[in-house]
Amino acid sequence: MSPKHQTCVVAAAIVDRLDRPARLLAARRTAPPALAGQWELPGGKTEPGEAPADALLRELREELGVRVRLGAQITGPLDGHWPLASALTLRLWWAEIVDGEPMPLQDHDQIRWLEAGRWLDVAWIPADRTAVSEMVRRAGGPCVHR
Ligand SMILES: Nc1nc2c([nH]c(=O)n2[C@H]2C[C@H](O)[C@@H](COP(=O)(O)OP(=O)(O)OP(=O)(O)O)O2)c(=O)[nH]1
Repeated sequence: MSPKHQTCVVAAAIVDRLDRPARLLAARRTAPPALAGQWELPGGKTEPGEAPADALLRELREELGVRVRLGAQITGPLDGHWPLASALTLRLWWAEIVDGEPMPLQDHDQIRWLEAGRWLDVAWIPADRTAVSEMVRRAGGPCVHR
């Protein structure tokens, strides 16, 4: 692996509409045991030489069977990234599905659309709960758009 390559975790806040998000897609992990049963924003790790946005499009195709359009990045406190429990960090983008119906094909056993005002209603992985709380706060309160 080139010394320049750094694995990064990329994930998407998939919403019904980028211009007026109301519903947010959460996915329940099946592995590893420490994270199984907890909910996350779908995504995965970049591969060597792969651009982060390309990795995210690939992961969403593989895991959920959808093609998405990426919106703005949702910046976190570490140079724009969000801290994870591991040594890795997470980069997060808004996204909207442009093709396909999301299904838990790989790595997840359930997906759920969270309605406006209920984005914190699942047992998120702690790092994701922090990010989703901040998304709600930036959107101006618990309701987002109804
Ligand atoms: N995909 C994703 N991973 C997250 C989130 N929050 C969080 O802590 N993680 C952690 C869980 C995993 O330890 C790591 C991502 O690994 P992954 O298992 O999804 O990656 P991957 O699909 O590329 O699979 P692999 O190469 O590890 O087999 O980051 C999140 O919102 N989305």
